[in-house]
Amino acid sequence: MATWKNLDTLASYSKLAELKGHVDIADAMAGEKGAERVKKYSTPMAAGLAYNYAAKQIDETVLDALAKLADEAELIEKFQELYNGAVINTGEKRMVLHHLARKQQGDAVVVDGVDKREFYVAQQKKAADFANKVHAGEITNENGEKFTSVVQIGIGGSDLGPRALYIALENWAKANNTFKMEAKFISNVDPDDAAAVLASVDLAHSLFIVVSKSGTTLETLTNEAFVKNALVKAGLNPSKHMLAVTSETSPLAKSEDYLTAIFMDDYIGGRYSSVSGVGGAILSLAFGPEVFAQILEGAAAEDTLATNKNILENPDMLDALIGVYERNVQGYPATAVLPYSQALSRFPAHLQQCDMESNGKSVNRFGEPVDYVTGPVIFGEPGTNGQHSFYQLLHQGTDIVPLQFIGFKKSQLGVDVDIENSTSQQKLCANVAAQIVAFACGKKDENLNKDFKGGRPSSIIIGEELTPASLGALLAHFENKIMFQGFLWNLNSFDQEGVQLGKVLAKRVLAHDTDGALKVYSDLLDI
Ligand SMILES: O=P(O)(O)OC[C@H]1O[C@](O)(CO)[C@@H](O)[C@@H]1O
Repeated sequence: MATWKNLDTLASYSKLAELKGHVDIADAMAGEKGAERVKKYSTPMAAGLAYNYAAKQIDETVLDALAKLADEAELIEKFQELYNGAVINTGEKRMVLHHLARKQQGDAVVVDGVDKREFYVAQQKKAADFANKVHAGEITNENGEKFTSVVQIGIGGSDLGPRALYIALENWAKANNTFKMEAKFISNVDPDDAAAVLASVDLAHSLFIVVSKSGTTLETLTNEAFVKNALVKAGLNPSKHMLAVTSETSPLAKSEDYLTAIFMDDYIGGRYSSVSGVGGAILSLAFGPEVFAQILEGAAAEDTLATNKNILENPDMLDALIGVYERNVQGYPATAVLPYSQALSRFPAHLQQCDMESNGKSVNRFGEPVDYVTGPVIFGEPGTNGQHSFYQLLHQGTDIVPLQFIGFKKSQLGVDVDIENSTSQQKLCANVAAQIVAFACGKKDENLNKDFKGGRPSSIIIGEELTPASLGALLAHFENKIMFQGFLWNLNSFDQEGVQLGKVLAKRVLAHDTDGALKVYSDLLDI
């Protein structure tokens, strides 16, 4: 069994801390030295991706210290315990099994006589069979007409991941003739969200997937009622238009009001649930079950890489270690995720939840306060749009923000134009290459307003094209990075107690059980 210790009690961490400011990235990335680094500091990921970390503040000495930290913190042993079914989520006393939804990585995990891998596969098959029947016109509306669109009702992990993945593959599916149904999403309890989505679909030909693991989330239940109301008003029977994705123990599971129910369980956290029925139902309906299966294969292949003890052959663990070096030794407060791909426009939003809900903690996995900083603030936007927005601060602001670029050689649709001797895709890629070097090397100017100090670290994940498999690999890469960072910080990355207090107070406001500041705010907002 691995031992769980706070980061600052590890001897290898004290050694790493001595390496603050060890690499001057502006110097390291200049000239031929820089060219050699870019060729050298790259490691393959699954599905043809590669993680290039040449522009990070690393060299052989730092990498050696990171390898020792990985060993002392027993990162691989902890990952093995996780996928073999140990109770890693100490707060909620639960196992953490999202990896099993894509592949059997280790031992069979059996709970109450049920093999969990078999359970997840059976639920995926249920979602696939349902989707195939909808596509074949075997499940139709009451008039026997085919459904043409699908709307997911859910919030947080029941929205962000599936939405990001849908947007990521919409154009790819159209270009590859696997696009089956348009998908939309309702998440916010703001009535304008549901109203706008409902106004944009043809109700009579729409399916609605109510997604809530707990089956108790206020926003989702409210939006479900909103949709049911609209269906009834349109003379339609909600139970012929709705299905549920939930856990077997949730209130939704007991309802007869759905065409079908696809189940998940408490061992897959909401923010890790895109690979369960939470993502599986909508993505199978939108693109076909085969496309969803390719996402799972890409994720599984990345998970297998994440079991490698050698940090240079384990891109997920290496990314995590470099991130901890940047956060705890260099003292950087945030990380920007910058995909040079419009298809990944909602991927940073998904990672915000995945990372910050997992590692935004001040106590360790035993409930004791930690004396070091933990998860950074995560934010991001697709390039090149971000360049014309917040990059000013990234280049010349007083804080250094490490950057995670993502770029692909080919566009998904392949529709392009050649203007001034370059295509739009080439312009996109030229910009990401330019930004890496600009951030790292900077540019001297006597006018300090125009001076770029450089020394701003970045990595880039490069792929041929964003496909279902490379998207799955990308998803798993960040999930595994977050997991390894949680291990390093000795956190429980799999609960989210910090979201509870606001929910409790909101309930009190709605019940008019308020006093003090809460009462005055309630009055100001006319509640
Ligand atoms: O799927 P559910 O149970 O409706 O939960 C939705 C989201 O709410 C949270 O619990 C946070 O409020 C997330 O962790 C989760 O993804």
